[in-house]
Amino acid sequence: MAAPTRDVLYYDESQRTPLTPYLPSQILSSSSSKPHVTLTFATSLDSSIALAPGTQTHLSGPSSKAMTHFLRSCHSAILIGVGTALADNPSLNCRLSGVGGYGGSGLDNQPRPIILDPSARWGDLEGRKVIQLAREGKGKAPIIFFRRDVWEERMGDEEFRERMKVLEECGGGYYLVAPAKGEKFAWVDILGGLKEVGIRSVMIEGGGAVINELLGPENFPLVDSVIITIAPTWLGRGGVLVSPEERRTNGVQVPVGRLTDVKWVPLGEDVVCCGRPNLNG
Ligand SMILES: NC(=O)C1=CN([C@@H]2O[C@H](COP(=O)(O)OP(=O)(O)OC[C@H]3O[C@@H](n4cnc5c(N)ncnc54)[C@H](OP(=O)(O)O)[C@@H]3O)[C@@H](O)[C@H]2O)C=CC1
Ligand SMILES: Nc1nc(O)c(N)c(N[C@@H]2O[C@H](COP(=O)(O)O)[C@@H](O)[C@H]2O)n1
Repeated sequence: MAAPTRDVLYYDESQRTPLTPYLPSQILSSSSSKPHVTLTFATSLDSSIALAPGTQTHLSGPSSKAMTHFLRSCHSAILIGVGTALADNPSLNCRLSGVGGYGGSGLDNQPRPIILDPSARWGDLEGRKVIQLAREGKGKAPIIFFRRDVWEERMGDEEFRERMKVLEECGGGYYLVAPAKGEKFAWVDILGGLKEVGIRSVMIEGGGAVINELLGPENFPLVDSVIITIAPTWLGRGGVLVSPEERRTNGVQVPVGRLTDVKWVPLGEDVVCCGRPNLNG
């Protein structure tokens, strides 16, 4: 068993209960075509998740940060877009006391990082925190979702093959998606791919592009739970906004989406909003 390290986080048992209804069930139906999807992020009062594109902004206070790590421990994967991977160089592990690498054994309750990187923009993997942590036994190595045609072309390049070797040597891997030319990956294909690689539940953390896609009418029904940390701050104009495409019914603008079964949980100076997509709203 590894000794606890300085960056270890604690999240009280009593604070876990209110979140339980929104978490993936331990007994997941194997017939489901997709994993349980929790959409979770931290926002300012003006719906901004970062001060500016390409930069990281710490919005969650200590209690809600620990809550996010509790959520990480409850999911088999964490998914982000390559914009977040490039901006934040995130760790994407769970640093909660008792989890594998932080007082627990092996990689128990560590989620698998998933990066959507269709055009292989993430670059050299040496120096990426997720890779370092996987080597140190403090997190799982990532699975990267590439476009099949990009991957096939890039495999002709020595530097890219080296990158794939680094990924595989630390326990990571890749998954290839083949959308129509110029199209993004369809979320049903992303979630189907996750299921194929053995992921039973995924928490989708961001960033802006990913969140706005999932809040759109086509994808919202794929989301099972939404858990949002709201920090008592305004970031101002020019930030990365959570604001999905507008929606019209018979030419009339209508709300894009709404939550149901809503619970507001105060955590330190933040408040956490939990809910499920209201598909009739
Ligand atoms: N406060 C919070 O909780 C969080 C804040 N953030 C912040 O968000 C910002 C990053 O957001 P953003 O720049 O919008 O980037 P994203 O992390 O949303 O990544 C966007 C990129 O991911 C790829 N991608 C997204 N959706 C798809 C899809 N359906 N199919 C294929 N590829 C897809 C695309 O890559 P390509 O362009 O190569 O096609 C796209 O440009 C950062 O500032 C970060 O700090 C991030 C997470 C949480
Ligand atoms: N919950 C939450 N609160 C914030 O204030 C944030 N900025 C984020 N960002 C997300 O967490 C990732 C960083 O995680 P590590 O601490 O490096 O493991 C970042 O990439 C975003 O996905 N989340």
